[in-house]
Amino acid sequence: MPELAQVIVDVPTMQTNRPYTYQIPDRLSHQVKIGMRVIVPFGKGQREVQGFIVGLDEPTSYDGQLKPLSGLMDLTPVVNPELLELSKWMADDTYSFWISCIYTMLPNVLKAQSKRVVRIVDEIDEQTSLNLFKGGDELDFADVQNDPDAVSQLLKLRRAGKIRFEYQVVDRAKVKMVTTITPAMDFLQLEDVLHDLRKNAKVQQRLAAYLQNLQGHTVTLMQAEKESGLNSAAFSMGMKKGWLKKGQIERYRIPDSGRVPSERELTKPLKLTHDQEQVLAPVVKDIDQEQAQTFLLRGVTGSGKTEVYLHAIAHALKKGQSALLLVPEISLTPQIVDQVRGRFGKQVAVIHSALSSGERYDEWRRIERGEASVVVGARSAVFAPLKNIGIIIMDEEHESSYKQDDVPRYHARKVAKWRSRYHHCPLLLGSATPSLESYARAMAGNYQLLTLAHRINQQPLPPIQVIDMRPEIQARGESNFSTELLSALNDRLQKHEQSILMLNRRGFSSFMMCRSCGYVLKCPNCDISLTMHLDTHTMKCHYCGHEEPIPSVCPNCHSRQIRYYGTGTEKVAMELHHLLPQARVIRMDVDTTRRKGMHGKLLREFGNHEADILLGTQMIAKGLDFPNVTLVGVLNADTGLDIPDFRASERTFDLLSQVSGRAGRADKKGQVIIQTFNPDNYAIRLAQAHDYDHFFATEMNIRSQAGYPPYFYTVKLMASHPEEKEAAKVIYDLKAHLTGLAKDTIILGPTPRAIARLKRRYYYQIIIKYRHDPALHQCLTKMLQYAQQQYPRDVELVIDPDPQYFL
Ligand SMILES: Nc1ncnc2c1ncn2[C@@H]1O[C@H](COP(=O)(O)OP(=O)(O)OP(=O)(O)O)[C@@H](O)[C@H]1O
Ligand SMILES: [Zn+2]
Ligand SMILES: [Zn+2]
Repeated sequence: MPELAQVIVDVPTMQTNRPYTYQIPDRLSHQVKIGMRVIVPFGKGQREVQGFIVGLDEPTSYDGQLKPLSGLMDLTPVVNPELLELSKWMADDTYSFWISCIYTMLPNVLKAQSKRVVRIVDEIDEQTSLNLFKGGDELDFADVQNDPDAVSQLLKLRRAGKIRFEYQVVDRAKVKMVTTITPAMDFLQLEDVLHDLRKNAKVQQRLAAYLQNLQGHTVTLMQAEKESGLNSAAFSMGMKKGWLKKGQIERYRIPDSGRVPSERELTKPLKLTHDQEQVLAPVVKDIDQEQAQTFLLRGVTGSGKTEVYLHAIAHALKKGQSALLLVPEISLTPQIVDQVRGRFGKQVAVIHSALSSGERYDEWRRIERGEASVVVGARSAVFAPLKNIGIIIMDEEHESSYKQDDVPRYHARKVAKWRSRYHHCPLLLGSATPSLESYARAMAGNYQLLTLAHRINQQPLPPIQVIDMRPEIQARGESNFSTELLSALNDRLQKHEQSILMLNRRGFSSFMMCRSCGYVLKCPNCDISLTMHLDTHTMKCHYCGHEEPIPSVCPNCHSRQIRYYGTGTEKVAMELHHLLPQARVIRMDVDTTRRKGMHGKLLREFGNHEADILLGTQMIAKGLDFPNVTLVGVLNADTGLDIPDFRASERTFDLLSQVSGRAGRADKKGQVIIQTFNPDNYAIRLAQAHDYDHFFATEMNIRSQAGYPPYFYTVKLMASHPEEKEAAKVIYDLKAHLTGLAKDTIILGPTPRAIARLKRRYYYQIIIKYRHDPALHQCLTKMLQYAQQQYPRDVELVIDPDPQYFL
C-alpha cells in the first residue's frame, strides 16, 4: 500500500511547478493511482485545491509534518502514464507550468472549479439551523449571497466563531445518465403472471407481454415506452410487482448526431491508383514493423491524399491499433471529417472547438475507453487518450494553426512526433505546399519524402492568370474586379458552372502601400515591411528597431496615392450584386459563419448548386472538393505580403497554391485568376507556375542570407505591463540575463511589439536566433524562475519557442 503521494497542485506558479508530497490516509490507500485527480489542502489558508497524482512513494526531502490528501476525485486515472510523461516533457519544452500542460490535454470539465461553502463548526440555535442550513451542517454560499438578511446572519455567526467559510473543489464532469429497464422474470414466470391476471387488467397484460418479448434484454425506459405504448407509471408499477428492474446507464452526447452513418452506409475504399499505392506502401510497412518514421507526403492539390490517409488508417485498425488524424481546423475542413466518418462510422471520434464541453467530455471518454479508435481533430486532438496508436497523420502540415499561441505554446507537429516515438508508429505529414522546415528536413533525409505529382483526374493543375491591378485601377477606378475576372465569372454563369472568389483579408491595417505602383515601404536592414505607428507617427521595423517618418508621397513613384488598402467581403458582395445581378452568391466569412453549424450548411448549399459563387476569406482556400467549380478568383493577392513577417512570402505562396487547387478537380477544366498590385513578386509568380521546388530554393536562399528558420531556430521573449516604461525596464533587465550563450546566437531587440499596446498593456520583445545552443534552454528556464520571484505580479513574461509570427 502506498503511503505517500506526489501531487502537482492547481496553483500555477514557478514554486508549485514541482510535485508536493502528501500523506495517503488509510481509507484511500487501496484506491490511489497515478494520474487521478485529488483534493488537497494547500498554502497558508490550507484551502482546498485540485491536484494530480504524478507519483507514489517517491523519496521526498520534505521533513516537516506532511498533510494528508483530503479526497480522490476519480475512481480511475484521468491521465494515463503516456500523457503524464508527455505533459512533463511539454512543460519543459515550452517553458510552461506542468499543471497547465496537464489541463491542456484534458476536457475542460475536468478542470477544477471551487465553490464557497459555509460550514457549522460550533453549536448554533435550532431556529437558525433550520432556516439557513435546512438542518444540515453546511450550505453553498452562492445560494444565499443575494439575500442580505442571510448574509448578515452568517457574518454574525462567523464573528461568534460558530461557522467557517471554506473553498471546496467541485467536479463538473457530469455524466449523462438514462433510466433502463430489465425483465426480472423469465419467459415462463411471466407466462404464469399473465395467466393469473384479471381479464380487464389491460395495462398489466400489455406490460407483462412486452417484458416477455424482451427475452431478458435491457432497454432504455424511453425505448420501452415507445415500443409498448405504456407510460412510465406502468413501468414503475411493474417494478413494484417485481416483474422488472430499473437501472441507469451512461449516455454519450454524440455531436451532430444523425450524421454518423450506419454499418450498411459506410463507404467502400476506393481502388488506389498506382501513384497512391507507391506512396502508401512504405507507410504500411512501417505500421507493420512499428517504426517511428516521419514521412512527408507532398501531393499536389487534388492528388488524392485523403484516400491514402484512409487506407493507412484502415491498415492500422486491421492490425488492432488506433489512428489519429489531425486537420488544421475542423470547421474549415468539414468534408474530410465526413469522409472519415463515412468510412469508419461510429468508431470515429471528432474533437473540435465548436463542441459543447459536455460533448467534448463524452467524445474524450469514448476514446479513453477504447470505444472510438479513430480520432479526427484539430490541434488539441493531438492529446487524444488513444492507446496503441498505429498511425498518426497530420494533414496540411504547413498550417500555422497547429501552433498554439497561448500557454502552453506547443506545436502539434512536435507533440505528434513525441507520440510517434512513444508508440513506435509512423507519423505521416501531408501537404501540397509543405512548410520550409519540413521540406528541408526531408531534403536532409530526416523525413522520408513521398510524392504525388499528379492529380487523380490526370488533368494538369489549372492554368493561373495574374492580373496587374495597377492599370486596372487607373482605367476603371475603384473596383474589386478586373475586366478578365468579370468576364470569366459571366462565362461560368452562362455554362452553369460554379466559381470560388477569395478575398485575402488583412490581419492588420497598419501597413502602407502605394496604389499607383504597388510599392511597400521596407526596412533598409531587414528587407521586411515597416509598420505604421500612429502614436509616434513613424514607420518602425520590429526586428531591428529601425524607425523613420511616415512618408506622404511614394518614395518609389512620388504618387500621393499611398494609403491603407483593404476591403471587406460585405462590400465586395455588394459590388458583385451590382455587376452580376443574376448571380446567386454565398458569402462566407467570420460574420456569416459565427453561428454553430453555419459553415457546413453554407458549404452544403454551395455543393448542391444553390449558388453560383462562393465568396469568402481565407477560410475557403483549403480542402474543398467541389467537382462543378471551374473558376477560382483571388481578388487581392497582396495583403499577406506586406505583413512584416519573414514567413509572409511562404504564406502567400501556400494560400495561392491551395486556393488555386479548388478549380478543375473533376472532369471539367479549371481556370484561376489572381489579381495583384505586385505582379512581379516571386511568391505570386511561382505560385502561378505551380513551381514549389523553385519557390523552396528561392525562399531558402533568402532565409539563409537573413538568418531565419529553418537555418536558425528562434525564441521570442515578450514582456508586458500596463505602463510602458515598466515593460521596457523588464525587457532590458531580461536581456541582461541572457548570458553564456553560444557565439553564433543572435539577440535582436528589445523592440516594441507591432501592436505595442493591446488590452491596455504595453509589449516589448526580444528575438533570439540560434543554431545550436545547449545553454539557452537552461538560461531561459532560470529566467522564468527569476521573473516569477523578482517581478511584481502585473508584469507578464512570455517565452515563445519557434514563434509563428514575430509580430
Ligand atoms: N483512387 C481513387 N480513385 C478515384 N478517385 C479518387 C481516388 N483517390 C482520390 N479520388 C478522388 O479525387 C479527388 C481529390 O482527392 P482529395 O480531395 O483527397 O485530394 P487532396 O490531395 O487531398 O487535395 P487537396 O490538397 O486539394 O485537399 C476526390 O474527389 C477523391 O474522391
Ligand atoms: Zn508608388
Ligand atoms: Zn529592421
